[in-house]
Amino acid sequence: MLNVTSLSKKYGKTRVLNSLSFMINPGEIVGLVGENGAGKSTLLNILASLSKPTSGSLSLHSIQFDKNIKKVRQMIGFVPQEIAIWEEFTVQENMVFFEKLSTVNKTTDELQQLCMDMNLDKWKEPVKHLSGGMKRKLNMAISLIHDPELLLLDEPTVGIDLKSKNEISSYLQQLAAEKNTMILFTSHDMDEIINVCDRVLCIGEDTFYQNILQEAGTTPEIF
Ligand SMILES: Nc1ncnc2c1ncn2[C@@H]1O[C@H](COP(=O)(O)OP(=O)(O)OP(=O)(O)O)[C@@H](O)[C@H]1O
Repeated sequence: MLNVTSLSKKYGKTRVLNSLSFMINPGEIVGLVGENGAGKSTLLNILASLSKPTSGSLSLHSIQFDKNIKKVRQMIGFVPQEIAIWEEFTVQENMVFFEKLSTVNKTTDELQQLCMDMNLDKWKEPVKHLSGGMKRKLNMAISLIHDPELLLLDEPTVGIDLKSKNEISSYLQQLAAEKNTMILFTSHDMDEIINVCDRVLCIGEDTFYQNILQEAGTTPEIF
């Protein structure tokens, strides 16, 4: 379980996150929504342990982030908005490269299967020949190499076609159901949020998303 307690973040004198408390249970998919600048990426960066909160505490499966950050990092997969893969390498070379950097050993077949699970069948293709949606799928496959317990995704489906979007959504649901992975993802697509998520967290001042969700019969947790 991920436990977030009274989490706040300030940049200088500007408060971005104000005393957030929530938890995510194993197997749950949680959406994170809010207007531009509401603090979604800030929150994901803190959960990915790339940035520190100003105050508050975080634990993953009862391990406090500030007590054993190395152990916590091994349990987290993070897909940031920017795609971070080697353009000149093939899909296979990228997967093998990131497997070597990870803490687990996976066979080439297992790595290829991870890509196939997402319908990414361009194993021998250089990344520079892939479409934006395929690159996003590869970025996601890389984040799953070490079998993370908590998967954090910053707008994983932005700018990709409906078919790829649906494939990624189905894959996330399968991952949560079969591997009990905790998933937190941001999206501005409320249909996707409503269809995929078990729960939704709403942050920021604007009630726009909150109203859309409520009209669609989803009750978000508001911060
Ligand atoms: N390193 C930083 N230093 C100062 N201010 C920052 C920093 N990073 C983010 N901010 C500010 O914090 C606020 C929240 O930014 P953040 O990127 O977390 O929002 P977001 O909800 O992810 O937005 P978007 O939907 O546009 O991606 C913004 O006002 C932003 O300008």
